[in-house]
Amino acid sequence: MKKSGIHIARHACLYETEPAYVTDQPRFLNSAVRGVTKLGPHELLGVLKKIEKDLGRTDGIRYGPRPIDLDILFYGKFKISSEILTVPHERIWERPFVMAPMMDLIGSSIDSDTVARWHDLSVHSGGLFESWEKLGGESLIGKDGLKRVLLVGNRLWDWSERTFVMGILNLTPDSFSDRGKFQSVDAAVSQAHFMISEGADIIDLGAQSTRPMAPSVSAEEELDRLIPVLEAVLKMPEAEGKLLSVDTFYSEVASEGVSKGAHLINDVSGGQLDSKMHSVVARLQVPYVTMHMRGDPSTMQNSKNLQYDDVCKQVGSELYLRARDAEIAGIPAWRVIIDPGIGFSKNTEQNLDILMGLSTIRAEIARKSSGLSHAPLLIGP
Ligand SMILES: Nc1ncnc2c1ncn2[C@@H]1O[C@H](COP(=O)(O)OP(=O)(O)OP(=O)(O)O)[C@@H](O)[C@H]1O
Ligand SMILES: Nc1nc2c(c(=O)[nH]1)N=C(CO)CN2
Repeated sequence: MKKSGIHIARHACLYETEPAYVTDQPRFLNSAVRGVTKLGPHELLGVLKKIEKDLGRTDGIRYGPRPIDLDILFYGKFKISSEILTVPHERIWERPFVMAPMMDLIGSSIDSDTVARWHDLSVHSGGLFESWEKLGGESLIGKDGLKRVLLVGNRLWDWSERTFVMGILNLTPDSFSDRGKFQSVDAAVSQAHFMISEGADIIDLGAQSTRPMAPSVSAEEELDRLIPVLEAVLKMPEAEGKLLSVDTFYSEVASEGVSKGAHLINDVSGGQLDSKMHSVVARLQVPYVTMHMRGDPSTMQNSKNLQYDDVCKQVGSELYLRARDAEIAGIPAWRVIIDPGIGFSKNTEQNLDILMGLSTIRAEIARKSSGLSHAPLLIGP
């Protein structure tokens, strides 16, 4: 898209949807993006048609299977009606698979003239909110016809099915939870066996302790600790179908970890400790856990970083900014997992407030982006 002069600024979630119109065909993946372009509307249509063609779209049956279908839903504040282009797209209102991602792109409050205009252009007097509610709204999500999914490797993961468990495997000599017991590859592998037998869905490999005041470790040293264990765990037959994440704030470790087979990156710094992290993860095209922390592990518990007026609201708005930075660097919202960071820049009372206030955190994010507010949430000590 960028090469064609279309700069994507916002992404919706990714939806696996039941086929509409022609029902006897495989499921679709649907999403929506919001972007900026200097292309006029008809030029944009031409560019989208070319991208469709380059991705293998050929003339097939109307509403039948296709590798890609790019439609223009809105174009700024304009209403367009020509022989080859109608904007807003005529069938937005009848399609849950369009309305659901559309709603992700706008916040729960109308915060710009353009979005106000989109509401005005809706066929319902109550704007897009009413159109979405008329179709069924949020109650449609998670049912068979419309599921939010995360693309991991070549699998579609419906994280809303149940709670998934992440087992933490610390490969550090100075971890305070397991005191460096798993530094040898054999010991780490047997702990991974144990965690899987106990029901872990994700194994998180961390080669740097992030406890308060832990001495920092270089990317090289992290890689020396991580890679042999990562390779060994990936070879375990029981690890088949499980996800392996790498806990790091170094882009170099993220890049090497994914090239060796890790499925996702877990970054406690939310991209704040390595300026290349977001762009590297964007290129790797893997899910990215962005966590809330202020400062770094050596400063996160100082009194300034523990200062909150309303911890849930502030964690929500600061986490939104981290996810937003990631999105601007090219990590789409549909690959972001959010983590409020229990124990990171929080005291005991604040940790408890967060545990009780997860819906406030999501609501705070939703004020800016419904898409990001629906991201899967990772939580743990
Ligand atoms: N807003 C729009 N976005 C994309 N195409 C549009 C739009 N309005 C009109 N068209 C016209 O519709 C024609 C058919 O589009 P397309 O091949 O995407 O159809 P479809 O995928 O079968 O159906 P739909 O677009 O309803 O999902 C395009 O060649 C284009 O000229
Ligand atoms: N679920 C779903 N069904 C469809 C879709 C689509 O994008 N998603 N597109 C169609 C042709 O435009 C026909 N049917």
